[in-house]
Amino acid sequence: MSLPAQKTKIVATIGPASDSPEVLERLIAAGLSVARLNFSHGEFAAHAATIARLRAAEKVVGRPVTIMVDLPGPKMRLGKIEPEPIHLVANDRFILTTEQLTGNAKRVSMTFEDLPKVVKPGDRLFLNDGLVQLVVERVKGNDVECVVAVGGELRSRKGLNLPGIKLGISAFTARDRACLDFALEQGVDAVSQSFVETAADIQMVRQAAAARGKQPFIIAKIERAGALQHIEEILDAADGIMVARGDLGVEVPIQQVPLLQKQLIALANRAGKPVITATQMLESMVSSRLPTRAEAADVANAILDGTDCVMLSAESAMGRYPVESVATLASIAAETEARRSTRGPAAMQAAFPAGKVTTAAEALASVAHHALETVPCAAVVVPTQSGTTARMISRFKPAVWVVAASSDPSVCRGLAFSYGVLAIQQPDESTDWQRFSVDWVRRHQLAGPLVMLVSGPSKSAPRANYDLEFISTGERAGVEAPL
Ligand SMILES: Nc1ncnc2c1ncn2[C@@H]1O[C@H](COP(=O)(O)OP(=O)(O)OP(=O)(O)O)[C@@H](O)[C@H]1O
Ligand SMILES: CC(=O)C(=O)O
Ligand SMILES: [K+]
Ligand SMILES: [Mg+2]
Repeated sequence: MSLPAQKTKIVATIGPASDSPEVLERLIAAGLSVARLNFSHGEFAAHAATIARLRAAEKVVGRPVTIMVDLPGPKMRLGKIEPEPIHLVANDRFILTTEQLTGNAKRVSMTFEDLPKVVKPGDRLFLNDGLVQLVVERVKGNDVECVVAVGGELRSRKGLNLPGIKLGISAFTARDRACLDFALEQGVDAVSQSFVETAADIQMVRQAAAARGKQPFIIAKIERAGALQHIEEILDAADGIMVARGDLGVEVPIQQVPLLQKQLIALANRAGKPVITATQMLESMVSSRLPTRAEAADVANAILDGTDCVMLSAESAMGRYPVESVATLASIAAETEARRSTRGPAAMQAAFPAGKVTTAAEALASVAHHALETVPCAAVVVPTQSGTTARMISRFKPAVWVVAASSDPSVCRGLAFSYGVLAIQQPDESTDWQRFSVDWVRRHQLAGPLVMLVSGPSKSAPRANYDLEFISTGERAGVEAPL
């Protein structure tokens, strides 16, 4: 399979519209890097079948796909509604109850037992990402009686937000633990934790996985106001973050979301951790073959901000055009990348004036980045144990591929989230890296007289120097020739 035309990584939620072998293969061929399984929906058995089909599809297409399970977190959801959808009309009465029942247009159950205890008359409740709004009139036993403030359509399992109300529960719930156990048994590569508020929420996920002997790549979903206060510690604890604009746009005023997105991307870039921009990127493509101009601009702007990944939700999970949606992201990304500044995202330019690096990996990445501006390299090859050096280079969004070679398959799977990084599983001790670099560039027929090899200490050579070499890609490797 040839190299993708875009370096931005594409994450797509797999659901009823996309879980057949045929569609999965087409998604991968169109540029999918990470398949997201939302464990807030669907049965374990169905997810297990999807995972098996994804593993088969990546082999058929010949491109790896990282599988990320999105844990439900403490998101409050409506129970079952039948028949659905129901339509709520402004000023109507509507009851949320903690009793188990099949919901209708008057009364629907809620997954959060304590709801009647934490709300009071006058509180505003947001349903379905804020599309429907209720105001609490009175609490009576298990029932929260409301008046519809903003009407609209509701379906089973839609979310409920109570911005600013303390729920007294941690992000990693008992249900999340069960989902995590199942996901790890299935051998998934990554998990995303919803409604993270502090670093401790991520540490709980990491410890629970470690207790099972697993080290998944862990993404912290930033979708709650409290997370913004603890963003530095969350970035430190997590392997990457997601700007989860769906809930974020209800939990904080929606007009703050665009600049928060830019700030979160800049902070993640600076920390050398990948960032996913998510939700409604191509929302109109749920039912339309083409995106709106505003959506095309949103995708391009997220890329210019410095996002590593763009994500599809309903577009690929339940929309009419899942493959077209991935192809649309891919083509907007390829076009935007070709014209972006070679100096990297603006926030990175400002963050790293000369001499501000603090670690050896950062220093090496900074030198690599500056060298790429003047030296015509076909690619950058980085033998890497943990993936850190590759991620440090990736955050400058270089114009050429960063080939990260690691002996650890889980490190390779984690690098699927990083912009412009292609991970290859390769043993360190037995590899001649100069030869490997030249072979890789030739095999992919990439233009450029040189390939950059960036190396540092490794398990087999713990005392090796940090090093940056330029290797000729010409037939007469090692012989001085004009560039
Ligand atoms: N595995 C699945 N089975 C059935 N429907 C699904 C599945 N995954 C997603 N969907 C449908 O696609 C919609 C969009 O997916 P998405 O992952 O954005 O869910 P969400 O509930 O809106 O958000 P989140 O849980 O991320 O806050 C869901 O609301 C659901 O209707
Ligand atoms: C993806 C997600 O959870 C959100 O946007 O809220
Ligand atoms: K979820
Ligand atoms: Mg969410």
